[in-house]
Amino acid sequence: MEQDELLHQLVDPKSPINIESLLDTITALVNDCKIPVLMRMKSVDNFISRYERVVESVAALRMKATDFRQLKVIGRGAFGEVHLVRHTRTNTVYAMKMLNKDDMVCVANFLEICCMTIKRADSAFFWEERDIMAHANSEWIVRLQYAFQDPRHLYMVMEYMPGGDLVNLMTSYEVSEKWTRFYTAELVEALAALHGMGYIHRDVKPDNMLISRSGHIKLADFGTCVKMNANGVVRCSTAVGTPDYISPEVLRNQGQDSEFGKEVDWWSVGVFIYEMLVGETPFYAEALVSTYTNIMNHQTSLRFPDEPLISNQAKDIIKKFLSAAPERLGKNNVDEIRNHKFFKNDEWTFETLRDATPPIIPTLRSDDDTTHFEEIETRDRDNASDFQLPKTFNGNQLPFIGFTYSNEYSPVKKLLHGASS
Ligand SMILES: CN(C)[C@H]1CCc2nc(NC(=O)c3cccc([C@H]4CCCN4C(=O)Nc4cccc(C#N)c4)c3)sc2C1
Repeated sequence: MEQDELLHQLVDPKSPINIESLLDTITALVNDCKIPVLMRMKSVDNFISRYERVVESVAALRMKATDFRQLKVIGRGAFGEVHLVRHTRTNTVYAMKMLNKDDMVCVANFLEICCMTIKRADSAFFWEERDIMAHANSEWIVRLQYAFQDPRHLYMVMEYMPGGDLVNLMTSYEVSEKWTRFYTAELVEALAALHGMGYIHRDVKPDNMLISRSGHIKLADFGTCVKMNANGVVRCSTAVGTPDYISPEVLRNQGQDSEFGKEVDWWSVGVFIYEMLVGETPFYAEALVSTYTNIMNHQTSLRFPDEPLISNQAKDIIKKFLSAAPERLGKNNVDEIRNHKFFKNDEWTFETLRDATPPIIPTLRSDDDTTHFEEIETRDRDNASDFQLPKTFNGNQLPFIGFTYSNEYSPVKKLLHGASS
């Protein structure tokens, strides 16, 4: 019996000793020990001479960056880029996010040197993103097809969202209340799904809402997500999120340990509705510090311009989202949002939303059409030169063990599954 139990743990994607994690482990150990100064030790030298070739042959059999043809850079963030790629074996197009391991390790080391305790959430943001996209199984959340790594990068192979993000849509069209009602309803359902998984997003903004080929939207970019504790709150000091969308309670407690819940995401929905209807964010100011001041004094700083005309129900829901946390709309449950009169219309309900016809259905010439993405200049940042071997064992590869994931049965799992069934 124990033997069967062990086999199940080896093939279960959620088990810490699943096959992918074990292969990550031996690979990480060899890469972290393959340093001249360490190999002067007999035990290290023997270990490397026994396992170096094994790890090379395993790497040749596992998923790697060269299995994908790079087509175009479609996004860039602090620690990496997103490329449109085509999987050569299946000819399928994906969005592949590449994160630089050096950036993550040096941020972690830097924070440690400053004696700032590194909470898991700060230095391992990529785990939340990977886990959410891998296990969400929700039509509101971009799906992770594969995750893999090499000594320098983490790779997340995700479904391609050819409609681009809602920032691009807002700059290309005059958005009506009808459209705003539809996209806000979809955002509410996406956040309800994410909160239902126990996560708070903390950086809800139009850049993170992507349009699929059907025209419906999905949440993407979960780097700022954090898991709620048993009472649905998060204790976290680093204020994350983009200034314009950040809630007062996260702003107020910046630095000290503060507690806040999922209602911080509902605040950002209020900012989103305002921006779609007015064309700019409600607390925008030239200087960042003035934006913060406007957010802290939102009771008085929130203003509606005479143009464009905004309906009373739109003003009402915006005010109810842009209010102090204890009385914010959505604080008690999502239904108090769904029942707001702003969403009243004769075309869809929250139950039939997924079957409704979206305002814009992307016109695509091909499966790799990127017309809905801004041009991004390629940055040849990754030349081999700036990659120097560490001087001693830093365990630089250890934080990434277990990141590798496949959404389908890999041959290894199929083999083991056959044996254990
Ligand atoms: C606290 N600190 C240490 C951490 C806080 C959280 C965090 N997040 C980072 N994130 C990044 O470094 C990063 C890299 C590439 C793209 C993107 C997004 C921003 C631009 C587009 N994008 C994205 O994810 N696009 C995306 C995603 C899914 C599908 C499709 C498509 N089609 C496109 C983000 S670095 C970092 C540091």
